Amino acid sequence: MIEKVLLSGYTKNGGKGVYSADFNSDNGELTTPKALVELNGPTYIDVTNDMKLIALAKKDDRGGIVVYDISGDEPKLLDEDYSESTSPSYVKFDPSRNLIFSAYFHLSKVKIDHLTADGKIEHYSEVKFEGHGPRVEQDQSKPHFSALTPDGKLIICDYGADRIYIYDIDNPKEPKLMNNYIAPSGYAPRHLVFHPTKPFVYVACELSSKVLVMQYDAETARLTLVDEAEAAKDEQKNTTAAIRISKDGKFLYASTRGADTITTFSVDPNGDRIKKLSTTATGNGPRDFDLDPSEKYVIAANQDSNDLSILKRNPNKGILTNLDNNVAIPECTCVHFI
Ligand SMILES: O=C1O[C@H](COP(=O)(O)O)[C@@H](O)[C@H](O)[C@H]1O
Repeated sequence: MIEKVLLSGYTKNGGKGVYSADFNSDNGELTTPKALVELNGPTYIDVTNDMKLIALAKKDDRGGIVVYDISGDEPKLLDEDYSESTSPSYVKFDPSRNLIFSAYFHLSKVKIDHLTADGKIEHYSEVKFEGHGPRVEQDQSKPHFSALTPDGKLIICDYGADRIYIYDIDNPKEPKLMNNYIAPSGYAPRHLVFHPTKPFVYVACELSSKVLVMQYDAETARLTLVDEAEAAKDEQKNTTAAIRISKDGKFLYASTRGADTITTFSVDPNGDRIKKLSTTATGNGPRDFDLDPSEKYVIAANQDSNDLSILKRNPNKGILTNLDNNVAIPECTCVHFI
């Protein structure tokens, strides 16, 4: 089966922006990534069901988001909004309400925009944050991630202030804060993933290299810490980055830069406990990774070794094996199967 994968990242050292490649999930082979849309620093992207690419990007000394139609032979620019002093660090599309959430790590805020049917960006609202944490990197609020809870609330990881915020966005022009979870001091919650069926969420904490397991109460939007495990040793060089869960909810994966590994955890059938099973070496700086749609493989974006690792996944045991057939791509930070 041939699966299309988009890859994007920095453009400081040879990277061109957003690339596309074909992945063969029968044999684990990936074609050489080809530049699809040339942009300045699209470190994160999302794609709508009708094949609109949403990317964060910079232009001159401004930053924001852009929308391209990538359904045809040639990508077509639909809209761009470079109204901020720098780009966000993360973008997520909400297909049920056509909303775009962008987390401005460097500007301590998350913006909510509406994507019109013809691909125009319509600004709705923004939420601003304050605070800081004990570590030198946590000098101010730094929202690193914004996405949806399974019941459609906006959830935000604030790396700088050790917080996780949950907003009611029934009226996305006026988000209402429902809960504000205080993570352990200095952990720097970066990204999170929900269990596919159980009310639990797993949070990758960049500066402690820990994974937190939290129960999510949809009624009150309350998060309760129920378990914690180590993705890698809590050492200065280690920064845990991306987190994914298998569709059956049995295995959880977290990447750590510095250690340069993806750690596999088994998830208890209730979803409330995780257990480290193994760590698998990647290339240098695995900032992002994803399971391919067949879940037989994982592709990791090694930002610092300028390549992708392809890992074979055992669907029953969850364990990953690095196939040692890396594919070159400069400064890649995002892997997105479509
Ligand atoms: O994961 C990380 O992300 C932040 C934000 O990235 P940016 O490209 O938007 O600045 C980055 O500053 C940090 O070094 C990195 O570990």
